[in-house]
Amino acid sequence: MRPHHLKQSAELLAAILGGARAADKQMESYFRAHRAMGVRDRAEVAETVYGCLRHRRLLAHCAGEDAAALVAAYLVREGSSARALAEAGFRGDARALVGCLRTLDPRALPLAVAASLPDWLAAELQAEYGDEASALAEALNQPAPVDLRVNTVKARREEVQERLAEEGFEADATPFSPVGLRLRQRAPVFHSRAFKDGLIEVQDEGSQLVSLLLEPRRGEMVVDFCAGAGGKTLHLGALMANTGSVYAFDVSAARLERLAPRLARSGLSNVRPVVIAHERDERAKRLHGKIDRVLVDAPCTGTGTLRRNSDIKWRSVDLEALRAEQARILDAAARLLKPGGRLVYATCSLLREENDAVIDAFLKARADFRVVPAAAILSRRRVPLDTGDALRLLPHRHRTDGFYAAALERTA
Ligand SMILES: C[S@@+](CC[C@H](N)C(=O)[O-])C[C@H]1O[C@@H](n2cnc3c(N)ncnc32)[C@H](O)[C@@H]1O
Repeated sequence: MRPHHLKQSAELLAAILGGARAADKQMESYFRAHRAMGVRDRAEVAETVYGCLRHRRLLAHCAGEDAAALVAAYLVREGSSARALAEAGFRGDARALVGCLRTLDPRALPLAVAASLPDWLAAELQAEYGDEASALAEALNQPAPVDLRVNTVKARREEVQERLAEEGFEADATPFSPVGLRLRQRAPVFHSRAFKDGLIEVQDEGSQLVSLLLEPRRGEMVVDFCAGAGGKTLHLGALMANTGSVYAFDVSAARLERLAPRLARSGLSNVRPVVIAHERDERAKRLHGKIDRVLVDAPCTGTGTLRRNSDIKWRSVDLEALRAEQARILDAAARLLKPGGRLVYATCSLLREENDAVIDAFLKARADFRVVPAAAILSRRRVPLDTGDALRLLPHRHRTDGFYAAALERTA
C-alpha cells in the first residue's frame, strides 16, 4: 500500500458520504482535481472507495464512522497488516482494528450489519424474502458482471461474439436474453471497435428482458415514458427493426442528451427523444389514445441495482413520495394507449411497495386493464424463465440486477 492511497481514499469517501452526488460523479470530479494521480493510483483508490461503500456497516462495526478508519478497515480485510497501516499514515489504533476484524463472525451479526444495509432496507428484505434475504443481500454486495446487448439492427449475436473475441473480449451468451452477451472478465469494452461501430450496448441482462415484455412490432407507435439515457429505448427501436416510432420521453434533458451519441452509434432512425416538463405535459397529451405500447421504467429506490450503485444504500429515501410519483406516471402513461395496447410497468426495485402495490392500486382504479402473464410472453419469445404473472429478477437467483415488471393490456 502506498501512503497516499489511504489519505486519498479517505478524502474521496468522506466527500461521497457527506455530499448528495452519485459516487461515480463525485469520483470523476475528485480525479479531475487530482490530475497528478496515475492510472494505477486512480484504479486502486476507486476500488477501495467502492469496497468501503459496499461494506460500510460491517467495517464500521470495528472502525466507527470516520472515513480514514473505514478505509483502514477495508484495507485490513484486503490483507494489510497493522504495521502497513501505520506506515501508510493511519493514526488510529491499527492493532485493535486488525484484532476486531480478524475475529469478526458476520453470521453472529444482524443482517443489516453483516450485509451492510440500512436498518429499514434489511427489515424490508427480511419481510419480503424471508429465508432468502441473506443470500439476496450477499448477492447485492458482489460486483455485477458486464452484460452487453447486441444491436440486432447491425449484427447477430454469434457474429458479435466472434468480433469481440478477435478484439480480446471473451463473452458468453446470456442464459435468458436472446440478444445478451456476458463478458468473462470485466474489461473496458467501450474501447472496442464493436462498441464504437454500434454493435453492442452495455446493458444488464435483466434490463433487456424488460423491453422484451413490451413485444413491440414493426411499424407501431411506442412510447418509452421514462427513457433516461435510452438503454431500453434503443432495444425497443431494434426490436422494431428500425421501423415505426419510439418516442423517448423524460423530464431530464441531461439524461436524454446522453441518448444522442448512443442513437448515432446504433444506426436507428425510428427514435424521437422528447423532453417533457412532467407526466401531464401537452406533448404527452397529444398522443392520448394513439399509442400501441408504452413502457414505464419508473423512477424508484434502485434497490435492485446495489451491486453497481452501493452508495445509494446510504442516501435517504422517501418511499411514500416515490410511490405517489410512480402512480402518477403510470396513470398518465396509460392514457396514451389505444384499446388493445400494452403497458409495461417496470422498476429496478426489490420492494413490494414500488412494485406489486403500485400495480394492484392501478388495476383497482382501471377496470379496463388486465394483466398479461409475463411467463407466457417470455415463453413466446423463447426466454427460458418463468417467474409467474410478473417478471421478478433477483441477483442471487438470476445473476441480473433486481427487476420487477408487469405487462398490462388495455381491454376496452
Ligand atoms: C429508472 S430511470 C430510467 C432508465 C432508463 N429507462 C434506462 O433503461 O436506462 C427513471 C427515469 O424517469 C425519469 N422521470 C422521473 N419523473 C418522470 C416523469 N414525471 N415523467 C417522465 N420521466 C420521469 C427520470 O429522469 C429517469 O431518467
